[in-house]
Amino acid sequence: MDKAIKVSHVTKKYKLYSSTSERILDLLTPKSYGEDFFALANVSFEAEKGDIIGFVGVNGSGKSTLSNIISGIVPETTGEVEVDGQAALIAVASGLKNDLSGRDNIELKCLMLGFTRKEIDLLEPKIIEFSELGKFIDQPVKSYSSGMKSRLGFAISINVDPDILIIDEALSVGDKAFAEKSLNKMKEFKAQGKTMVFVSHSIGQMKQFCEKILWLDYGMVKDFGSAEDVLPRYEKFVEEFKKMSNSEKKKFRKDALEKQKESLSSLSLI
Ligand SMILES: Nc1ncnc2c1ncn2[C@@H]1O[C@H](COP(=O)(O)OP(=O)(O)OP(=O)(O)O)[C@@H](O)[C@H]1O
Repeated sequence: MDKAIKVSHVTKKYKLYSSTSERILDLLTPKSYGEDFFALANVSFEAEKGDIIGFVGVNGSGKSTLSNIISGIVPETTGEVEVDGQAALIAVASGLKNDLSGRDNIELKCLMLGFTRKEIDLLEPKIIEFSELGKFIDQPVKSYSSGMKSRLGFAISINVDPDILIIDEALSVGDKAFAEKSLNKMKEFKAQGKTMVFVSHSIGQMKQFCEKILWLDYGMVKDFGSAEDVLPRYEKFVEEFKKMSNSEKKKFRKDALEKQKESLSSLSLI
């Protein structure tokens, strides 16, 4: 494939239930219960090899859902996702098994990625050193703070040398020194011409890193283009959004959901 990532008309539908009994009835009876909710609605974009793309959007706009789909952690409901090579996701809650120790998580992840025992023996010390977890590496992950989980996730993902690196808010929970070290590692990654997707609420980090920006709004693509063009528009929107009264926000939401409906019906999904 000539592109690094190709996302075509991707939709992710969740069901929202008002109670546990509604959820159980939906599972056990032929009648459908609950309300359909589209976290992503007809999302399309392409990343060239070597692109550094930032995903922006207010809370709940679908950034993590899209990152998880691209990483293969969550399946899309409809549409198509093509990824050229191995994508690794770094997110605070991504893929770590809570009952296993940090060391066992490293081994499991490497085995799942197809590394041999010999390769794992070489990689493991590097990952442990990068994580700075010291003796905690042999403690179960459920005893880790979110910063420690993020450090372990970061250390694994960056050291297994993936073709595409997806970083979802992982830099926001660690301490400053670790964030700096991670940013430097990402710069190395960038210098090698690899593809990166970066999700962050920090516009400063986006400016520092990303060449292109995908702006999501209510699960739809609001804008996609150069960071130079899109970030100022997004920044302006965030300022305006913050100033909106509750009724203005309600109207904004209603209009967005109306647009979502149009887009979904154009795909004959509703
Ligand atoms: N498993 C799930 N079941 C139901 N709804 C979900 C599920 N996962 C995510 N959602 C919903 O999908 C929408 C998009 O969530 P997502 O986490 O992708 O947004 P986000 O842009 O990453 O938000 P944030 O900036 O707050 O991290 C949200 O409304 C969220 O509540």
